[in-house]
Amino acid sequence: MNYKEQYEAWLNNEYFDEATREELMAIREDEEEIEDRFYRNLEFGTAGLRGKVGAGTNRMNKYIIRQATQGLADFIVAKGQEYMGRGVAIAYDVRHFSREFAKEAALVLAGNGIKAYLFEDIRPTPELSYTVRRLQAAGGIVVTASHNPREYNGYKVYWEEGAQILSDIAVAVEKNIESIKDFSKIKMIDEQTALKQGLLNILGQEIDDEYLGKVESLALRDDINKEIKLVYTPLNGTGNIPVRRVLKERGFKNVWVVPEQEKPDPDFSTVGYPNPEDTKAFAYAEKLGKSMDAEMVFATDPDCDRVACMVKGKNGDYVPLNGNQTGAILIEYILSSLREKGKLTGNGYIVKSIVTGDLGKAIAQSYGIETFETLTGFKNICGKVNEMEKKCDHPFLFGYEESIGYVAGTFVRDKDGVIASMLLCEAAAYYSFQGKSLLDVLEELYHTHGYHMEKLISLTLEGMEGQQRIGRMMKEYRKNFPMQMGDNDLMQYIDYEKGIRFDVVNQKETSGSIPVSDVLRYFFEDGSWYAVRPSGTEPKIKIYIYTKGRSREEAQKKITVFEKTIMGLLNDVE
Ligand SMILES: O=P(O)(O)OC[C@H]1O[C@H](O)[C@H](O)[C@@H](O)[C@@H]1O
Repeated sequence: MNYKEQYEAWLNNEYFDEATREELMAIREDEEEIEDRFYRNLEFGTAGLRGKVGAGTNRMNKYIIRQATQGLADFIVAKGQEYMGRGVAIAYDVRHFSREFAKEAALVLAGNGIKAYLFEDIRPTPELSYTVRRLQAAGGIVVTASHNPREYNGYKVYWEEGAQILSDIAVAVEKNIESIKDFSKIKMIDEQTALKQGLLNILGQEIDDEYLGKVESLALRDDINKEIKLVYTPLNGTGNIPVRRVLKERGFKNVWVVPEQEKPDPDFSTVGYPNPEDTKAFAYAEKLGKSMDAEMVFATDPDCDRVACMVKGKNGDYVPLNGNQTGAILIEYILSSLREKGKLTGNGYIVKSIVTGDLGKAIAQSYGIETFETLTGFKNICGKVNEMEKKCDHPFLFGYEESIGYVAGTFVRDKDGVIASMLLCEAAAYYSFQGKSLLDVLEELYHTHGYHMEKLISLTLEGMEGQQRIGRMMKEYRKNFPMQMGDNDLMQYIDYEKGIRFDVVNQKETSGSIPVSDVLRYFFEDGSWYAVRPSGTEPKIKIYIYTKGRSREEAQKKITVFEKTIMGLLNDVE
């Protein structure tokens, strides 16, 4: 069916409620809107289904939730009684309809005879990952669109190890979803029946206590400055209660929370775009930070799986740290603390994504620790941990991405803003005890391991038009890319979609052990490199530039050259 036929089918389907059909009626004359809502089905991207809330196949609504959950239920039912009995844990964030969508999912699972465990209220995404492991559930669901703008919602799916599903399961579930053409065939029961039959179970504080206890068990040291002044903003999301509780229980005395961003607000009214990667999200935190003379201000995103910080600089202004820099500092803090306590064994390992910078890896190497690389998506990072766990008993030390996701410990298999907030505050407090700020620590790391500079450029291109242009940009760039950046020669490139690695110097192509994804990566003589890929969570094409130099200025200058050259080519694509 084309988009117009899909639209008509929805409009005339009596299964859909009046509000949905009215919403669709209202766009009858708006061809572009109809196309955008129906030209495709939402697909499992970097982090599950994600889309704007509204009626349509390319939107998040209760029907898409039911359909997706039926697809997941079919997958679980096919695995048999044991999996059905183990059930599925469900959490949700503060967004519009998150609670309703979560309940819809629970009742579809129950309708299929699968036990559902639904949290009584909002919870951070990583707590769901913990819960899946703790309950030995078959899987999990989180209704969240993470850091996307307020118009969005999403649906993340987890499997038994507590990590988000990888493509093997995602493909099977998607196939099931596609086969559900008739919505009225979706099996669903009402709440009372589900409760009575023991198929709907409500989760509450008992899980919080256990999870937070586990988080606190990751604390590395107590010779820290617990008086350090910190300002925190949960950006109106799920982090408020757990992050504050953990810091309090760890003895931090001076933590202030941005009052306007403390309580849940699905409109993120004072933030706009609730993404801590964007320094604009820190406006209120910076203001409060200045009035309190805080050493560090930090923010978690709405589902509290990510955290970012800004650190007070010499002139009193706050300097943002990006995900690579924060990751590097945390690696230094974790590894040096473990070594000091005699707990660092040589076979431990770190995992990062292929578009994460190399400073963390260089630090790990200096401690004799190996770094593995995976495709973008924390599911891949945790997938590596699951895989290693089956193969050997090497201790997992830390996983991180440039997109401000971090995890330590093995009881959560996703990025964890609660764990990362605790470790970050602890690191800030430890170095403060030594008379240093995190900016001083970063400078020392640059001094030791070389100046690693980076720039992430994201071009937002919305709708079908935008998606097609991103496709053309990738296609053109694949064929036509620069062989030089200034006087820096291209040495090698990897086309992950084609599964090839090309050695430019020897003109030799190799393949093998390259995971398939639409990513291009180019490596230069001096160790600088960059990558180009479409985002899997937002309508964006992303360009990641990483340069190396003997000084900040040298590395920064290279960034300018890379950016001008790459963007010149990409912007030329119509
Ligand atoms: O670059 P994208 O595909 O938009 O993904 C950006 C980020 O989205 C989610 O938060 C994923 O869990 C991360 O692993 C990913 O890095």
